[in-house]
Amino acid sequence: MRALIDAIIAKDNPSVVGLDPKPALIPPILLNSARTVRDVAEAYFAFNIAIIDAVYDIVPAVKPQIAMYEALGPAGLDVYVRTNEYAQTRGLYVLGDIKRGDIGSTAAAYAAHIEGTPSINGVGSTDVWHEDAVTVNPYLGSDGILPFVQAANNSNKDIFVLVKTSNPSSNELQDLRVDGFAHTVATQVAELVEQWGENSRANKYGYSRVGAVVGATHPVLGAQLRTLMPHTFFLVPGYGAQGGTADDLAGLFDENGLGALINSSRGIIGAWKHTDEAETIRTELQALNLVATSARQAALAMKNDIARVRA
Ligand SMILES: O=c1ccn([C@@H]2O[C@H](COP(=O)(O)O)[C@@H](O)[C@H]2O)c(=O)[nH]1
Repeated sequence: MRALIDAIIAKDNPSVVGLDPKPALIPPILLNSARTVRDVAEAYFAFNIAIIDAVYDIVPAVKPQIAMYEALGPAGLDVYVRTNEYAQTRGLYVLGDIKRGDIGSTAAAYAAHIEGTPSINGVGSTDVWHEDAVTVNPYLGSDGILPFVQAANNSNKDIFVLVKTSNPSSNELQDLRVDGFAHTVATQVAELVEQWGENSRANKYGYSRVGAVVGATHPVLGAQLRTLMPHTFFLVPGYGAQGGTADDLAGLFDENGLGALINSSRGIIGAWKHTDEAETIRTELQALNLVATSARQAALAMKNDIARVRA
């Protein structure tokens, strides 16, 4: 987690821009001439580049949501990878929201996302995905997670395990009482996350390579999880479009104002839609400029909003 925390401190900003493109978030003029799925994917790429160029000097990280790219098939995945690569060249930490999890042998294959492709016949391992961290799903238990932990240790990268998600029905499973009512499923996973990270805390910040996803939409539980997980950095979705506010974030930071990275996707990349100029776009260049200036403004507003509640 050291690279992420260094970047947060350097930019004095614990927020991440979610790169979740979809047709409804792209100015129509950028899609007008698209005739193939690849054309749509290339429009996503141009949109992403405009946003990255607009925010790279004020935010530490981006979080591309792979689902948006997978929806376009191979052309979309190609754009996912090129977006990641471009963001890294701009000095951004790339957190791939891929939410993988499976039995151990399959999880080991998914872990190539951060460890690189397998070496075969002298063909060395290659970092094809250009991610500095990925999100993982703990539903299968330790054998689904440990291959990712090992891959993170081997490659000096990070993972974020779903602990308490931001969506309304997260309570159906995550709030169930277990262990003689001493725990909920979420707090049980929280304990496991601390254990999974035990061997990777030896950095100046004391946070391990194993982070947790904790939704901004559960502020009371979020503050309890901060206490339960002192060595675990939080990725916090749910701010903005899902209703989470800065006040909901206060309990998620540690006493140094670190410990949490707050995500906003639609709130930043869709900010252009809420401007007066959105109605008057005439050219692709105008559209990309409006996307860029609105995203930057929204990212700065988010930074200032969070600064109010950061210790
Ligand atoms: O609990 C979770 C885990 C992941 N997400 C993802 O974060 C973004 C949120 O987008 P917004 O537009 O800011 O609502 C999206 O990629 C989700 O898949 C989450 O929301 N909650």
